[in-house]
Amino acid sequence: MTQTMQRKLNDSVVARWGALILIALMMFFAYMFVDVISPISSLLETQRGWSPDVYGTVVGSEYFLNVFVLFLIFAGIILDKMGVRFTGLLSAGLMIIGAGIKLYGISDYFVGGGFGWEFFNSFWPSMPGSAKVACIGFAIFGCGAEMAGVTVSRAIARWFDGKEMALAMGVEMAIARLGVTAVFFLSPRLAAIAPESVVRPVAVVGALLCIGFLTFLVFTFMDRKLDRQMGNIEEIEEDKFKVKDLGNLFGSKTFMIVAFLCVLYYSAIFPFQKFAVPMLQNTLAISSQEASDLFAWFPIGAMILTPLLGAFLDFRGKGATMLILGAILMCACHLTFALVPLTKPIAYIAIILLGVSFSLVPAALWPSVPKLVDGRYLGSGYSVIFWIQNLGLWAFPLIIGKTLQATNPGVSEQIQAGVEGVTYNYTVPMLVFASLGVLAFFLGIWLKRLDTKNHYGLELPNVKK
Ligand SMILES: C[C@H](N)C(=O)N[C@@H](CCCCN)C(=O)O
Repeated sequence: MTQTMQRKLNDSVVARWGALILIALMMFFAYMFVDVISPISSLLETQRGWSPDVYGTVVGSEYFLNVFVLFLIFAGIILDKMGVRFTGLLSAGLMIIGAGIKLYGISDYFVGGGFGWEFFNSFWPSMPGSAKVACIGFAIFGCGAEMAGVTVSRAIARWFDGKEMALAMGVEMAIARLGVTAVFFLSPRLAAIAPESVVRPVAVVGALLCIGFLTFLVFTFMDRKLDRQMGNIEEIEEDKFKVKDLGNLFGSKTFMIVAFLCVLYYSAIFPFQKFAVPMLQNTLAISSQEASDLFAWFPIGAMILTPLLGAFLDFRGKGATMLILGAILMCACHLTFALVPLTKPIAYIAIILLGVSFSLVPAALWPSVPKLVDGRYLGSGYSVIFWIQNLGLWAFPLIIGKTLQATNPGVSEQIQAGVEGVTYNYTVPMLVFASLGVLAFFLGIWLKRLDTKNHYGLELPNVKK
């Protein structure tokens, strides 16, 4: 390897943080779209006939192609072979196409008997045609969103190698959380403008995805320049990804523990995010807007703390310990929702503490991956973790939707028939989420033990002095 003293673009603080903001903006809009219907699920039940079971199927569909068509695995291979610029633009394009199809599915034109309505209502009668088309759109969107997540992590790992990498990943996630906060605030308000409609929020946030495409396009010019500079000092041939590297990933015990910890933890977070507003609405007997505003504190907490904890990891380390603490907190919060008679102050405290947990785990987990995986196939490393994680993100909305319906017989039928004052009881679904925290905690302990024994450096700082 030929070493030169050439100063690269990512050696400039302004350039590397500028690049980070550009790619994070794409994720900001992506995360807005991911949760655009979460605060309006009750309205979808009355306007489109989506029971909790149907709603769970739609929100889980985001991950269907990633998991069952192995799209995420291909995404990692595409990323390692084609690079971040091509893969990022492809992801942004897929997100826009998927969002357009989802919008069509719930549109008044389609449900009023538009093109395809008859066909999509001719099979699987328990699933409305609008939900089926929304599933197709959301599954395509999900391919783009998850591929973008992997691409962004890969890009940050390269731009911030040996620098403030965990802080940068923390800032990127904080910007994504800001997107979630914004959509929990915006979506119910957009829907409430007369005439009340579930279509408006999806249309507005879908259009915002185009801005994300443009910001990533600008980033590609910067990345091309960095690539040219790095080409001078790196052995390109050495960097080629080989399919057998996937075997190394699946064969690594530590890597698989991280992947399983990830699926257990995130399955109790993102699927919960889809059910949190109706859970708070039903349990506290408040409006969906009030519940949505309360829940918005969850991503706000995570947004403030994730970069700070990222910086802590950069300079102090303690990654494995942070994962364990995050799992304990998550479990305690879900048990509170399940078992403690809920009042607004208790709900606020639990939501904020859940936000703290959601800072500890992501801030520690993602920057730890480059410590376990060779940079040559880091893209595939992130993809495999995302793939395993997506299995949980697909399954748990379904499991929770079905559990909710099964433990509340007849409630959905009464709500759709317009009966007033009927509510769901969320105890069992919340216990399911809490149990995932217990398992994640034990995996965290195991990971820390292995780290002590094998010296992976998970407890060590990232910044090299
Ligand atoms: C849902 C997605 N697969 C995911 O895991 N997102 C993480 C962040 C991933 C790494 C950042 N580019 C999250 O905490 O949002």
